[in-house]
Order: sequence, then structure tokens, then C-alpha cells
Amino acid sequence: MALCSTFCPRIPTYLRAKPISSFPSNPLFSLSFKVYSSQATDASSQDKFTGRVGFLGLGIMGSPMAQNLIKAGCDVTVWNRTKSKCDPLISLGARHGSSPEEVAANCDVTFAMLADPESAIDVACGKNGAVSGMGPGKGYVDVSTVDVATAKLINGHIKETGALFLEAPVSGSKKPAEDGQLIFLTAGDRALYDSVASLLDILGKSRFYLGEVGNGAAMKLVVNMIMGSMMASFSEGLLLSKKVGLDPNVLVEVVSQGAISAPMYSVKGPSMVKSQYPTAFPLKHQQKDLRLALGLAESVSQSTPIAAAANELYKVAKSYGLSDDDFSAVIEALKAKSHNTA
Ligand SMILES: NC(=O)C1=CN([C@@H]2O[C@H](COP(=O)(O)OP(=O)(O)OC[C@H]3O[C@@H](n4cnc5c(N)ncnc54)[C@H](OP(=O)(O)O)[C@@H]3O)[C@@H](O)[C@H]2O)C=CC1
Ligand SMILES: O=CCCC(=O)O
Repeated sequence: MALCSTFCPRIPTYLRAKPISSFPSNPLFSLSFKVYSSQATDASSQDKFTGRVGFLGLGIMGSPMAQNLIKAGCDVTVWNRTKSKCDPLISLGARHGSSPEEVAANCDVTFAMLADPESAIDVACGKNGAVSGMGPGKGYVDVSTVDVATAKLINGHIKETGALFLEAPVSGSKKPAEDGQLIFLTAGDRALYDSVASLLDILGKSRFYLGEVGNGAAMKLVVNMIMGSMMASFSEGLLLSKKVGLDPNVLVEVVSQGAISAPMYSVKGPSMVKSQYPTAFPLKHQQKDLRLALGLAESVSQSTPIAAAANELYKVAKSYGLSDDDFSAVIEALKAKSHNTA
């Protein structure tokens, strides 16, 4: 069994709670597991996770995340629908599983980073899905961005096997994934959260434990709803500034120095001015998140007219064939004239 050699002591000692119990009988968790009595979001990652780690879904996010686990010395087994995406990770030392079921059966904890609710459900609960390989003493950590109902459905299937479940969608994009700087929005089995804390700290810079399953998905959707609206509004500003004779590059600079400054504007603004959209966060996923956020809002009768308008823009951008471009390509939906005449 490999040992994860990276320990990130990011939690000050005074914030660490005293353990009150340990994981039932599974030796793989016996070294690394603590349950905390408080609702504090931080658990110690001092105890390294020493079990085998599965990783399902090697897209823009999953590949660098799996890579960071391998580089940290973890014993990682990967699976991806398109097998060729496994090859670079196998070269780095990963094992390959022929199905999600096989990965889950051979690993102690399995992470999943899938595109959307449909693929997350299929990979977990479908034929040869991860659920078939789960059982007592194992854990499933779904880091995909899905809706509350999907998180609860997968949780239910995993729990029926006797395994533990944690939803852990992430804030942060391709570069933070590469740099191990993601923000985890977790909810579900606290025991699993605590046992994988050292893994989350390899992959991310912070983690929030939000309680019952569904809260992670809800938090993630609210964050991405805000982000999608911000990007749509920024796009309008860039185009308006240009039309009234201003230099949009100067607008980016002005925005970066004021109260509405955001890394997103500074990072993506200059490329947007040049009509370039190198993909970090695919536009199709941003539109999916807005759609799911609108569903969340509807479920509690919360009015979200700005997000609804933004969602329409992303739908237009998708209809222009921009699904796989970065979500900043939403600006193209506001350049309707050139597209209508194409
Ligand atoms: N990119 C980003 O900045 C961020 C993305 N996210 C979220 O993370 C998740 C993954 O995003 P990202 O890596 O960018 O997406 P990608 O589109 O790059 O990767 C999607 C992954 O899902 C797999 N997949 C899609 N459909 C199916 C299916 N039906 N069955 C099995 N596997 C499937 C793909 O497999 P294959 O390779 O075979 O197509 C691929 O591994 C999404 O939920 C996204 O919203 C969260 C934070 C940031
Ligand atoms: O879901 C994608 C989030 C992208 C980001 O947080 O930068």
C-alpha cells in the first residue's frame, strides 16, 4: 500500500479539535481517521490517508487532480470513458481500472469528476458503475458539479452498499486544479470527510464541511450562478466600452483597481478583448450550472431574474457552437450581428 507523502499542515494547532471516535474496524482508516465533535469546517490532515485511491473522470479538472495525487505519492487507479486520457497518468505510475466498478472494488476511496448529473449518475449507478464495487469500509467522493437531487440519489445508492459518501464539488478552475489550489465544498459523511482530509489538502487550498448531502451542491450552484452572471455583465461592459470609443483594455485595468475587482476579470479580460477563449471552464458547463441553479432557486421560490437572463445568453452562445470554448466566450452572444449574418 502506498503512502501519500505530502502533508500540508495548513490548520493551526489551536483550531484542531480532539478526536472523539475512530473509524469502525477498517484498518485502512485506522491510522488516518478522526471524528470531530464541533461543526468547525476544518479537520486535521495531519494523519495521512494511506489507502488506495480511485479516480473516475479525467477531463480538464480530473486529470490534474489525479496527477497531483500521484505526484504526492498516493496509490492511484484511474478510469475514464475515453481510455486514452488515462495514458499520461499511467505513465506517471497510476494503475488502470477497466470500469468504475473495478476501480471502486480495488480502492478504499474513489473520487469522481464527471461532466454533469447524467454522467455522474451513470458512472456511479449505471452498469458496471462504482456502486457495484462499493461496500463497507469504502468511501465515494463525488467532486463533480451536480444538483442537490443528484447528490442525494448517488448518496443513497452508495450508502445502501454500506460505504460512506461525500459530495465535494470544487471552486477553482484548470490552473487551481493544476496548482493544488482548489476550494472544496463538502457535505455528507463527516467520517469520510475526516479520513480524506489529507487528500483534499493535496488537491486544494481550503475545504468547507457544510453538513448534510445536498448542501455542497447547493453552495457550488450559488457560487457559479453568481460567477455566470458576473461574466455576462462583464461582457456587456467590455462591448459597451468599445462602442463608445473607450479602450476595453483600459476598462479591464480600471476594474482591477476598484471595488469590483475580481481575478476572473483580470485573467480573462485581456483574451476576451482579443476574442480568444482558451478553455479552462467550458461554456457548456457554466450553462449547465446556471440551469441547475435556476432549478434550485425555483425549488424555494427565490426570484433570480439576473441569473435567468444570463442563462439565456449562455444558451445563445451554445447555439453558436461555443460549448467547448471557455465560458468567457459568452461575450460572443452579445455580438449577435456578426453571428446572424454568418
Ligand atoms: N473546468 C472547470 O473550470 C471546472 C469544472 N467543474 C466541474 O467539474 C466537472 C468536470 O469538469 P471538466 O473537467 O471541466 O469537464 P470535461 O468536460 O473536461 O470532463 C468531463 C469528464 O466527464 C466524462 N464524461 C462525460 N460524459 C460522460 C458519460 N456519459 N459517461 C462517463 N463519463 C463521462 C468525460 O469523459 P470523456 O473524456 O470520455 O469525454 C470527462 O472525463 C463538471 O461537473 C464541471 O462543472 C468544477 C470546477 C471548475
Ligand atoms: O465550476 C467552475 C468554477 C470555475 C472557477 O471557480 O474559477
